[in-house]
Parts: sequence; C-alpha cells; structure tokens
Amino acid sequence: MTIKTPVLDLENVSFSYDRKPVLEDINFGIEPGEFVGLVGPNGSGKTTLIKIILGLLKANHGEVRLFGQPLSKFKKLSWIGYVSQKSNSFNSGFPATVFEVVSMGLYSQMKFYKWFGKKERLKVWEALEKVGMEDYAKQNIGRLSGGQQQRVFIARALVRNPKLLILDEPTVGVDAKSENAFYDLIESMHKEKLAILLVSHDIGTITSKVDKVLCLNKRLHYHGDPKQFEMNRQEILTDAYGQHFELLEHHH
Ligand SMILES: Nc1ncnc2c1ncn2[C@@H]1O[C@H](COP(=O)(O)OP(=O)(O)OP(=O)(O)O)[C@@H](O)[C@H]1O
Repeated sequence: MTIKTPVLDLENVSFSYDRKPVLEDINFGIEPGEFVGLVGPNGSGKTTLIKIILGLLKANHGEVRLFGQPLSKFKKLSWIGYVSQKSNSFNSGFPATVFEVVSMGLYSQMKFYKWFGKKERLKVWEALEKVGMEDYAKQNIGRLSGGQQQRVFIARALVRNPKLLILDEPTVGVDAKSENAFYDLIESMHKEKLAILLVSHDIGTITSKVDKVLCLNKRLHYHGDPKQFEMNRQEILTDAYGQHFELLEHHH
C-alpha cells in the first residue's frame, strides 16, 4: 500500500495576535481529494487558521506543511486556490468584466515578458464553463448577483488548476437557489478529486456533504467523520459553542 502525502497537515499549531491565544494546539490533515468542512462560532479562529495555511500569518508554535513541505519552503502557490469571505461584494460600478476577473487569477503566475495569449484565454473559458458562467463573460462583474459573483470568484481560483481549494464562508449573503447551485458545483469538483476546505456556519448542510468535519473554537473540539459528529452533535456543539449553540447555528 502506498502512503499518499497529505495535501495539508498541521501539527501542534498555536497562534495569538496579542496575549490572548486564538488557536491552541491544532492538529489535522487533508488527504488528496478529501472534502473537509470547518465549522465554529463567530470569533472562533476560522479565518485566522486559513490565513496561517495561506502563509499570511505565521504560527507562534507548531508546523504547517503543504504537500509534505514546510510552509516556508513551499513555492507552488498555484496549487492553492482561495476564495475569501468578502469576494462577492463588488459594487455595480466596478470596471471589470467577468472574463477579466477570471483572467486575474492567471496574471500572478505569468512571467512579465509573456503575453496573455490563446492558451491563457482557453484556460479562462474552461474555468468559466466549469462554474456555468461562460454566457456572462462580457458582463460587468458588479452587475451580477451575489451568487453569480461567487461563481466567478471560484472560476478565478480554478483557472490556476489548484490541488487544494479553500473557500471561506462562500454562502453568506446568497439566496437559497444559489446556495444549492454552489453545493452542486462543489460536489462536481469533489468528484474530480480536488481537495476542498470549506469554512461555513451552516453545520447542518456541511455534515451531509463532507468527508471530514473540523469543529473549532480556539482548539479543535471535533475532528473526524461527519456521521460520528452527527451522533454526538449536541455534546460537541455544547462543548464548542457553549449552551446557546441553537441560536448561533442560525445566526447567518
Ligand atoms: N488582526 C487582528 N488583531 C487582533 N485580533 C484579531 C485580529 N483578527 C482577528 N482577531 C481576533 O481573533 C479571534 C478569531 O478571529 P477570526 O476572524 O479568526 O474568527 P472567525 O472564526 O473567522 O470569526 P467569524 O466567523 O466571525 O468570521 C477573534 O477574537 C478576533 O477578534
């Protein structure tokens, strides 16, 4: 049996902005093609954890490895696709077309002497097709709905052909129909063996979709199989969210 190198693995990671610890002794891994859901109350450290994985913040203790390499040595940035929490909030005056926004996902990868050519254009069309937004290519991004904008930002992350896609709260502010379409899209990417880390407040939906659940509030209160999570849901959530988690679950 061959042992696959995890896409991501964290070992004893701790972090604080000031004196108060925000993350304590975090350990988990993501295998190739695995779909992992990260849940936790407001202020529990989810975004901080993502920033550490992306190298935007440095852990005070512990180690983060991407594809088996320490974060500081990892150079294949195009292997990681990221869609932030605030992606789908362009105002109607933003002067870029859908095609241009997706193209931006490729620029950072290109050498300065290289033109944006036929090959690059084809990659952009392919990414737009994957998210079902090819008919909107010439439209101004600011004129699209939140759900449509979100698909465009996923296309921008996919255009680099990543091996790990990180999505921070992608369904906040989109309607129920867009939310269903979003999960269908994620499901199809999961089938194509893309590893996915999805941050969400929507515990009920997440546990029915993912291979693994992480429940965070400063430390990991749960880490593993979603069925086990569902069986012990009350206990885990009370532990992580406190007594009033029912209210918090429907916060957004
Ligand atoms: N730049 C910063 N400086 C100091 N403290 C910060 C900073 N950013 C976040 N924090 C604090 O760190 C803690 C974790 O915040 P973080 O944004 O990671 O949580 P979150 O789980 O993503 O929250 P939410 O679900 O509300 O987005 C919070 O107490 C927050 O106030």
